[in-house]
Amino acid sequence: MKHIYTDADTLLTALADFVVTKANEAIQQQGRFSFVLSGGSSPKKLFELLASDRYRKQIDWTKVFFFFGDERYVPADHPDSNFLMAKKALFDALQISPGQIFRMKTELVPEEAALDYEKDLQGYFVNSLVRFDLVLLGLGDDAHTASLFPHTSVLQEKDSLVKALYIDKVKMNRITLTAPCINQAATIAFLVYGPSKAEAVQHVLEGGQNIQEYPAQLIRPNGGSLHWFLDEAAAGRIRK
Ligand SMILES: O=C(O)[C@H](O)[C@@H](O)[C@H](O)[C@H](O)COP(=O)(O)O
Repeated sequence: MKHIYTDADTLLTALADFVVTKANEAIQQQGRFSFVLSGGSSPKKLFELLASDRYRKQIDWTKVFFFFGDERYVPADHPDSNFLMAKKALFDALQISPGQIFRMKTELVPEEAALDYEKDLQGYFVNSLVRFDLVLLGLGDDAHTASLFPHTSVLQEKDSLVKALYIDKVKMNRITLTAPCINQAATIAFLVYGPSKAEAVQHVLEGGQNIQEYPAQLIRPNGGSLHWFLDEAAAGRIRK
């Protein structure tokens, strides 16, 4: 389902309302809400909005558990860290307790960090299906999502939930949820805005199937729902 808005601010408000709805549904039904955060720059304003006076009282944040779709293999206090961005924009403002945050531990060697995270997921879901309530994803202008980059081995992954790999394009190791893990989610929401993303959005949503070139095409929920939250600039090349 596509949700298209005139500008980024309207889009972010609509997505914040969507997060509130999903969080309160999950908390009412199961007493907690598992929320996977995307990285990069796009979600920062969303996190700040959720932590604002307008939204902070709309969710019982003590019942929200935070995960990451991917992480750059840098220390947790490095400016490129997705965890650090979320900590500054969301966790600190809402005084989220550390026990509610599942960080990808980049102090471990990459492969161990991936295995450690997979254990964390299986512990949270008590060894049943790892089925996040909401996964937030971004989209690169090369149509990658999380750290599922074009022409990388992780695109073929069928079994693992989390993988570590060196991404030549960005010259760094990344830890990422795999497509099978993401696709088990109850709800998946892409947040994409700005004209630089328009071509990638068109390829992913309307181009021929080419997962190696456009990895975000891998994201197809198994029984859950898929939502694209776009501004008109990012949606500029697709049929409305
Ligand atoms: O760690 C990351 O960089 C993200 O997880 C990545 O998948 C991001 O969502 C896209 O690259 C879009 O990034 P921007 O929002 O910065 O354009």
